[in-house]
Amino acid sequence: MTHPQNPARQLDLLLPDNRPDREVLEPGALLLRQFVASSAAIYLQALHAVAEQAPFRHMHTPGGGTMSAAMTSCGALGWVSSTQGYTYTPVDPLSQQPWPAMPASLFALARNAAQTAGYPGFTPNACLLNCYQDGAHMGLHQDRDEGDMKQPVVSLSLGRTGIFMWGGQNRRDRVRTFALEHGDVLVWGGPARLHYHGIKGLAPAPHPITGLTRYNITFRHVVAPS
Ligand SMILES: O=C(O)CCC(=O)C(=O)O
Ligand SMILES: [Fe+2]
Repeated sequence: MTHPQNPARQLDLLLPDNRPDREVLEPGALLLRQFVASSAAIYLQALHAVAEQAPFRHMHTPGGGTMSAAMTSCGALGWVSSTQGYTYTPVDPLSQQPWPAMPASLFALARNAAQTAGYPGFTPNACLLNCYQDGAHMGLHQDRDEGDMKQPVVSLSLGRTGIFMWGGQNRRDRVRTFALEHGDVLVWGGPARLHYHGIKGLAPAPHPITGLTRYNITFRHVVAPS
């Protein structure tokens, strides 16, 4: 089955669009193409509401650099990178206030996507919002700061297309790249939970709604560090 025609996508690729709606990357990892398609505006609105309270910022890294993607969070716990390392905190270090609550629309979407991918009962309490502009990327990494690997990671892409890298259990394993487009949701858990992944960069074409910006909203269940 093909998904609904998306003019931006057609222009992007200049190819007939015959990629599957659902693609198993490997056991535990499922790409749900155009999963939110028509409701994407709701999630963009939720994202902007969060960013009004907790603005996107470029965080420092333990290695002394700065992340090229700007980030913020909502939910009980937010992911924070600093020269001290990576951690989840209940308080936004910028404002010293709790992170904004996770909008119900986002929680429901994440739970629904997880269930669709075979992970019923997903209870995300940490939602990381990534904002990519020209030149931004995210190096190959594992999501392993959550303290509990039993629940999956759910990741929604909005706006400009990102070039996603999907590797294996080990950093040196073969890496595949593919496009993550507006409305796509990627879910990985179980045997794929600790697989390496990242964002190589952005596709050249602007998106009709977000222009040259790509957003990504990533949901996780975190067991707070004691
Ligand atoms: O932007 C993406 O699609 C990936 C984000 C990611 O891997 C992360 O936030 O840990
Ligand atoms: Fe990640």
